[in-house]
Amino acid sequence: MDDRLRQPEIEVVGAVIVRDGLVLCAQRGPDGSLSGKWEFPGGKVEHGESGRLALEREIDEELRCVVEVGDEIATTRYDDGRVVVVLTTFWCQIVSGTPQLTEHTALRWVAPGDLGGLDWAPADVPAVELVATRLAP
Ligand SMILES: Nc1nc2c([nH]c(=O)n2[C@H]2C[C@H](O)[C@@H](COP(=O)(O)OP(=O)(O)OP(=O)(O)O)O2)c(=O)[nH]1
Repeated sequence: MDDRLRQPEIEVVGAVIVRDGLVLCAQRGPDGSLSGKWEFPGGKVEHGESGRLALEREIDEELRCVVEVGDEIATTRYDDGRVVVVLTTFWCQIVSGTPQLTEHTALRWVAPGDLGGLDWAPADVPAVELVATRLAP
């Protein structure tokens, strides 16, 4: 396809933080895009940054925690008609700190079987299904 016709892409990383079998889910704040939708904490990868480093930085900024970033879960693409969200998710573990609310409206630890009950950002739906399947007992 002609590059000029292609939708701009944003590269986003999301942390799937698991503790005691529960997954940390974050609800986007009232301002900005996708307000009220649920997402994995994380954010946009900056120019020249690796996905893993971006995730460590975003989690530090957003949740005031240090995470160890493990294996990649998936990279999925979602075209919202304006941009293509390229979302890469990673298994993560908190190594220090307790998640704090800074930008989000709510944080919730959710059982794998209940993940599908949240109103997720559309780009996250394939990753949510994968996580629920992989963590199913
Ligand atoms: N952090 C995060 N962002 C996600 C997910 N799914 C998804 O579509 N996004 C989108 C929302 C945002 O447009 C973008 C992440 O941007 P960000 O968190 O760094 O910054 P932001 O809220 O200021 O973004 P924006 O309002 O300018 O779009 O990716 C997800 O699971 N986690």
